[in-house]
Amino acid sequence: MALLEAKNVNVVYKVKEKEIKAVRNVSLDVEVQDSIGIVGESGSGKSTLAMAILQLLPNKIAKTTGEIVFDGVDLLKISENELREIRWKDIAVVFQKSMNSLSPVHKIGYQMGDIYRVHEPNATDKEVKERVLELFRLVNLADRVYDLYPHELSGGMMQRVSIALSLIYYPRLLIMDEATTALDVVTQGQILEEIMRLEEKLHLTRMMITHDVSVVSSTCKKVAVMYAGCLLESGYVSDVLTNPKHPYTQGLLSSFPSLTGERNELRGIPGSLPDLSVAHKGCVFADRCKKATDICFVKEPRTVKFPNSWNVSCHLIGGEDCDQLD
Ligand SMILES: Nc1ncnc2c1ncn2[C@@H]1O[C@H](COP(=O)(O)OP(=O)(O)OP(=O)(O)O)[C@@H](O)[C@H]1O
Repeated sequence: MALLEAKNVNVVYKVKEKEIKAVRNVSLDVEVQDSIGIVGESGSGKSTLAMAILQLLPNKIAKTTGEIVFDGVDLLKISENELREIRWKDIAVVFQKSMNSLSPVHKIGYQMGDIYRVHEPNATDKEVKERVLELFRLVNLADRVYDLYPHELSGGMMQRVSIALSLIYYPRLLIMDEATTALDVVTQGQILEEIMRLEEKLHLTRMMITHDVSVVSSTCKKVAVMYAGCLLESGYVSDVLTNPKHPYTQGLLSSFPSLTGERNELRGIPGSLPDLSVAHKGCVFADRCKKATDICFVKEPRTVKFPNSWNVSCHLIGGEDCDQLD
């Protein structure tokens, strides 16, 4: 059984008179100990999907429908109290600037201890400190960080503290939303390597939200490609990023330096994301797709399933009316 199953998830933001369809009909399975990268350009709905999984979107501005089943429980059907039990303990998240939520006037160790006590109210001071230091070691932080204030940390140390905090209850699913994007490549590489080691040790399942395909290719087993709120292609990194089937994935990959070291010309994808508040017909990518044919503008593509959990939503791939693209 999958640890997380998203079925036909839709998220609509209500802004003034407009309805922005930020996530559209997304279905995705995440198995235990998977590491899955959610990639796509800015505004494609990656963070919204993560926030929907965590049920952190305020009801007033966003409506989520479909099913988000975590360990057999549909997160859209349970109470806020039940969700609070699951968040952090079972599903934790690290954002790009998670540290901003810490108080600037208290030392790191003290604040982490406080957070640990939320679910472990009976822990002694000694146990709490031991747990915090154990987490520091897991993410390669020196013990002295315990007595530092947030402003005394470098960017890399801050993100390590954020990751340590997210792991405080040893969650089963860790969502990293651009968690290392702002760091220099060396620090980013070190932290990602540590995360991969932790995964083995703690049997973590990781969902990694990023616009950086190379991060996914080097740290994830699976990948899901989003565009304008839709999931266009998903499967194993070794399939999807080596031999992409969807024209959007192909375009995304040719906008990045080669993952295998060959020197290829970099090409962007001309055009921009469609207006998500306007109803569209056909495939969301059709307007920018060099290979689009008539059907792409009038009919929404269905998801075509290939062996090895490889799913592609494109009329041109094994679709009813067209030939294979590749
Ligand atoms: N609070 C909000 N209110 C209204 N619209 C929003 C809100 N948050 C996001 N959106 C819209 O939803 C769409 C998806 O945004 P989202 O942040 O999920 O994309 P993303 O792929 O994570 O982008 P980025 O990489 O830039 O964070 C965008 O059109 C965005 O403008």
